[in-house]
Amino acid sequence: MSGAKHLTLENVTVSFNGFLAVDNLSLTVGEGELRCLIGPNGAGKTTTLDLICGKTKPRSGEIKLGPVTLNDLEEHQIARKGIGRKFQVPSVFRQLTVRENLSVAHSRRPGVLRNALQLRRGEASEGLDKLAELVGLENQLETLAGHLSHGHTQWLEIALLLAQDPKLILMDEPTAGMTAQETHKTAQLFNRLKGNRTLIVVEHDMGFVKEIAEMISVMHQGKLLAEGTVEEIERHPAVREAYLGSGGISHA
Ligand SMILES: Nc1ncnc2c1ncn2[C@@H]1O[C@H](COP(=O)(O)OP(=O)(O)OP(=O)(O)O)[C@@H](O)[C@H]1O
Repeated sequence: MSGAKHLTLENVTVSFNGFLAVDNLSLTVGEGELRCLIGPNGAGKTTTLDLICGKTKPRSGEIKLGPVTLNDLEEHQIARKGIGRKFQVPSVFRQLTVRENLSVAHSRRPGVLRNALQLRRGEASEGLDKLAELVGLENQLETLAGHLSHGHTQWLEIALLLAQDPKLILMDEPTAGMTAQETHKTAQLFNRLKGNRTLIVVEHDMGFVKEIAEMISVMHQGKLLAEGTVEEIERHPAVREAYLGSGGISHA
């Protein structure tokens, strides 16, 4: 379960040409927590991730990682503070093998020079093997990334992020385009990651959310509409109303 406050958004507002995409949003995520962020189309979920990683700057309010205020930091500075983001478009090197991709990502992690002095080659490679096993790609280490299926490419992408050892990971619709079986395996992976990292996952697939969620935050029209467990969210009257017209929360 969650520990100390890790990420805090306090009264954060963003407007695009006068339109409030995020409207006075306050959100707290504990260390080691896996938080699902759901909401109907246009609710402001992706913009919220953009705010946390510094891609978009708030008009007002404060965003903090632990005690550190992120508002005035550039995107690369925020990344260096330990916030990693997985985008929907894969950024793997298609012409390299899975092992080579992992090795490149590993060499980019902060403090790598120090690590290189402490770790012998064999130990680093053992780390890569463990990472591949964690995401279920242990039998594909020598496969070219360009030859992987969509689902496997997404898992490699997650592994590349993990190789950089972020404290907080942001994922936007990680199961988009996956088969039901791949989605289920991704849920198992996320359940393994719980507790070791803080994760914020934006998802529309409620089946997936139910498999991984501890606490869910629901956004609607830029605001935080509700927070609670799966059961609490599903029977919440305001949430049910927000999803009317989009076929209900199960079709989010
Ligand atoms: N750069 C931008 N300029 C203008 N409007 C924007 C911009 N980015 C987002 N918006 C608008 O802000 C609102 C919130 O968008 P956002 O992408 O954060 O929603 P979302 O909850 O992630 O939606 P979806 O589930 O459809 O991806 C939308 O109405 C969107 O059109």
